[in-house]
Amino acid sequence: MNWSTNVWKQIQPIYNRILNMPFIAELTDGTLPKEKFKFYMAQDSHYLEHFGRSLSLIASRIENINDTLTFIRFAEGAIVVENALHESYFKDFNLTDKGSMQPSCHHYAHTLKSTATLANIEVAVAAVLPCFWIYREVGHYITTNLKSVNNPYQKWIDTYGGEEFNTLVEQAIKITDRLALNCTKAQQNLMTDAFITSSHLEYQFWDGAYNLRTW
Ligand SMILES: Cc1ncc(CO)c(N)n1
Repeated sequence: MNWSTNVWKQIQPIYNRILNMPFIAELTDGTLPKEKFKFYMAQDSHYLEHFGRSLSLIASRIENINDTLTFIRFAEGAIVVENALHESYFKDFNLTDKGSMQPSCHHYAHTLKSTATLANIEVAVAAVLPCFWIYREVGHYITTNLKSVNNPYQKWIDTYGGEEFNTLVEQAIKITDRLALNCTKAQQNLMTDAFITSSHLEYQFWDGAYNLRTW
């Protein structure tokens, strides 16, 4: 079994907890209070900046030059494409000041940045993989279970449930599996730990937004 299939199995309890969060149920039926989505968007805007920097750190460190190019594109996607989504929501919801980073976002953003800088490259890549993979799965899940036609969060749903994002995710999984194949069991275990930690932090990110958690 390849590394990714195995690790995805391992995070099933976390993934199922995510699917059962009120944030996801209310995003799906469009009833998520605007205030919570605004908090989420503002935090996510901070997050994407750090995520983009983490991806470009990985781009510069990864050995294979084609992988460098792929990670440069990922970084660009995080900063340019996803921020466009945020900006349009900022406009729709009259959000002018995104404020400072709050605990869940701060924890996740800085974990990614320190891992991207200091960990072995395969561990750094494994740490960013849940950001892609969990969002794709959640995007698909919401698309499949969509109830309302006039969902105010439709743009968000289309971004992560769509084919373009899916292509990026497939690339990220493929690169991670190739790196896993070429490292020791001990390194693979560190990759798994990093993937699990980021999966927890994805849960915490939504939980922090739903509860409007501040310092
Ligand atoms: C917290 C978080 N994780 C992953 C993504 C998808 O890149 C996002 N926008 N926000």
